[in-house]
Amino acid sequence: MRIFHLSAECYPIAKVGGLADVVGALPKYQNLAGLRAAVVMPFYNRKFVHENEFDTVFQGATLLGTRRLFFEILKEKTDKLGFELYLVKIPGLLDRENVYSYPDEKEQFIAFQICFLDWINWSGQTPDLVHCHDHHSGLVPFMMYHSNLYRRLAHIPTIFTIHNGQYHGAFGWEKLNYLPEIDFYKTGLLDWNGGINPLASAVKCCWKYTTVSPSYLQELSVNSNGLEYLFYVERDKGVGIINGIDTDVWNPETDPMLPENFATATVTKGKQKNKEILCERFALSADKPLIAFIGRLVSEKGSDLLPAAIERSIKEHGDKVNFLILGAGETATETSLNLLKKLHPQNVNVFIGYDESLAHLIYAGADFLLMPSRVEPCGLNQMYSMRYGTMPMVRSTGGLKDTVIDFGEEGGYGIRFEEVSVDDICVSVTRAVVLYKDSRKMQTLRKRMMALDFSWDRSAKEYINLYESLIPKI
Ligand SMILES: Nc1ncnc2c1ncn2[C@@H]1O[C@H](COP(=O)(O)OP(=O)(O)O[C@H]2O[C@H](CO)[C@@H](O)[C@H](O)[C@H]2O)[C@@H](O)[C@H]1O
Repeated sequence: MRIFHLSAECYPIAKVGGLADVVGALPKYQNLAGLRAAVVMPFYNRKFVHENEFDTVFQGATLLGTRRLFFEILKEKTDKLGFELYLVKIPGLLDRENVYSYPDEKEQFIAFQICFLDWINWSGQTPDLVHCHDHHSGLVPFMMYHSNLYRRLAHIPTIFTIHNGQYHGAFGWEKLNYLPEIDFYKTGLLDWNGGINPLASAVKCCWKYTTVSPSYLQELSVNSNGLEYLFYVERDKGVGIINGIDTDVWNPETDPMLPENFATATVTKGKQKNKEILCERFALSADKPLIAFIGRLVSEKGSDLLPAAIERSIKEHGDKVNFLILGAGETATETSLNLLKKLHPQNVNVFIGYDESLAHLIYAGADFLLMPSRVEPCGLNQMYSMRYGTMPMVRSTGGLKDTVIDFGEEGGYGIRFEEVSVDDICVSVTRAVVLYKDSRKMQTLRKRMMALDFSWDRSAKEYINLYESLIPKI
């Protein structure tokens, strides 16, 4: 079965968030299960492309409105990532360093999708299925089924996976001429709320859409940034499949980014050593419970509540708890966190920025990982933290609800709270501080969470079953 995954991000080539982790792992596990799954993504001028060799497998020219674009499809020579990797390179448009936030971002991603379709169309390829991820590849189903240019591809099933339903990639009708010729009466399939909405169009046109957890599938029809009614109407097309984690990359026994590797049997000693190194780096005491946060500092993640919740927790518990934050995002939150660090240097430290190896060290060295998310389609951080024996403190939403059981319940191992509020965060901090004193119980719970299986094997199979249900049997 030949599958193309289309994505703006893929680990380790270019990562901004969890999308990269999933697209860098799922195809690998699908290939191990006997598929031929490849990843197609834009070319970014980054370390990976300079350190690896590529073949040019296709060269073409296409139109973006009246602009003629020359493009190349590059293939990584060795398939060393466990899947074939193809990069769409367009000089002047897709050859820059960053993944997002350029003023012509819409043009970049529309061109990416057109070049992919041109390539498979003109090179005569007929994949069994095309799997699109998030709005950056959301126009592919529409173009495959409704653009006269790609009629040859119109019978191929498409799946669209929603990693984040808050972002739609919408733009105005003035850019309609960027798309290859279509029948005018079909433009309603692109529309939502008076504009072209790639996420909405993908949900309307794909054969099936998936969400990255079953709970998130339910939540989209009550919270999806304006698409609630669409998700309600299209609910029969949706399937919730929880993400896995790449257990080769996220393995405390072998992780090269950890100063001290450890296994379940050595978790207490191993974590303590990592904690000491982490605390020394951030001038915090390793004797207190360390509560960490890793992620984008955006309202979706509830990070705007962190400054007030930390401030109040420090007042409530005096000197008995420490906090460490790694992330970047909204300026107001960054500023408040930096201020907090100045006010309480003994109890709080903050690293504003993106640092992959520091994230690994925090998963290994912290005692608790706080995720007060307003919206969490799946969440990978809680699974990474559990694999590293760090207890997640999560708000009951989306994938957090599907993966974390409160330690107060039978067989539980985490801390859960209901509301996105300073009050609820502070109550969970109190529970963490009290639990931390009971080192025996902490040890038992750490071992319990480390024994959980969040590997991709199960979820990769669920995707394969879904593919098989769509691909016509000959
Ligand atoms: N400053 C920083 N430095 C280093 N590493 C950092 C970092 N900020 C974030 N990360 C890393 O980025 C990843 C974030 O993954 P998430 O699943 O939490 O979030 P994201 O919201 O990006 O993904 C969306 O897609 C994923 C995948 O489907 C869903 O799990 C999720 O719910 C959805 O919002 C983790 O690997 C984390 O360690």
